[in-house]
Amino acid sequence: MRQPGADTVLVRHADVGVKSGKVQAEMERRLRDNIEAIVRDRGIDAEVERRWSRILLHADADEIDAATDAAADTFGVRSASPAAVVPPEKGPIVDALARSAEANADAAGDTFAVRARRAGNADAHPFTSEDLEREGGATVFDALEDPEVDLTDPDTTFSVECREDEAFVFTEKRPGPGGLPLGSQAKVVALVSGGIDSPVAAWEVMKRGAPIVPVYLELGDYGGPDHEARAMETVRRLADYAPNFDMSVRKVPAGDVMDLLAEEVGPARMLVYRRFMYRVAEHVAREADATGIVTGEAIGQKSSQTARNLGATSQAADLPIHRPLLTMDKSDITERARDIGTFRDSTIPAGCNRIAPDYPETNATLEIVENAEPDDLFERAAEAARNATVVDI
Ligand SMILES: Nc1ncnc2c1ncn2[C@@H]1O[C@H](COP(=O)(O)OP(=O)(O)OP(=O)(O)O)[C@@H](O)[C@H]1O
Repeated sequence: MRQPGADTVLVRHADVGVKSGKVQAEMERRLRDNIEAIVRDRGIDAEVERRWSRILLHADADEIDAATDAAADTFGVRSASPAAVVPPEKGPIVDALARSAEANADAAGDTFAVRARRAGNADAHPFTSEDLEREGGATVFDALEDPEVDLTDPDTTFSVECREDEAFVFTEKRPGPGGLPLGSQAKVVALVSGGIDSPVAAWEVMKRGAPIVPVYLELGDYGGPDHEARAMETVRRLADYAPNFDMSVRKVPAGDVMDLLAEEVGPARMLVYRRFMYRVAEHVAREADATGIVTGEAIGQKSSQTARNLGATSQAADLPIHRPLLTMDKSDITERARDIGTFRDSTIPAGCNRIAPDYPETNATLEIVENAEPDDLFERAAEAARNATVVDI
């Protein structure tokens, strides 16, 4: 959909709107800063302004599409519309609707509606929203070929948002991720292995406003350079959503422990590995002032992730372990990975040795896992966390 004369992006926020006044103002400021950071990171020449409960981006016509995309990629944004700004009077508004109908005559589909909304002072205009919809509707009807009005589920909606000083006319609402502005919550450690799931899990908590401290366990023969490159690339994709945040990765040496587990631990090996991993993540979290641990696990997706095994392994950490994908099907996770842009890097072949045992434990208790693991597992985790290196992204 094209909006002739569009020079402004109208940005609507998501859950920011359900907050109390003071919290909302603070979140809107943060959202504005985050949109600006993405706009700058992409080299778009747009001015970002916070006005009423909206954020506006002002850009030249040739950058308006890129500016809309930037806003629609920012956590906390519900939708973004490239809009033409006209005086808040019936004539100019109806004319703008006509121009937009003409420009989209081919792409408009079969049915349409005009929706108008007035915001702010109700006495500011000598017309009602219904007047705009009626007159705008008649004009759009004339401009389209063989159109049909459908007020319930139209193919195209020509919209007007009329404020006291100006009116915005638009035909497109590009959906954003929703959620809350990044940085409005405390940090969490994200265990990112670079597979399909863990980057999606990290993205989900970022969407709810929590910056991540990415942690990658370097697994020696059970990982390798391609495995590591995959993890780093997926974090780079996540960093595109957070150019004003530190996304450097804590790389933790875990090859020796993996060798030991492969030699000494049988069916519970993957569960012992999980306990080691959570424990490492907890040490990093304490050092980085993060308040939880995020993983890409989902109930029953792998033998190590049966409901009982998750129960037994989670007890290795005192901090909460967040599993945003807990109830999701793999096909939905994969679709989300494609949408957010991490799928391609996640599927680079990693070519590493298999660590999983042939007959894995699926019904573990804490006692079973504790009996199977080396006595000094947690000391090893503390040491591995201390030896972490920081990889810039
Ligand atoms: N080497 C690693 N570094 C960091 N985190 C890891 C690593 N291996 C596993 N994890 C974490 O444990 C979770 C479950 O591990 P699992 O073995 O199922 O992951 P995977 O199949 O390698 O990758 P993914 O879950 O990302 O698809 C991952 O989602 C991730 O959060």
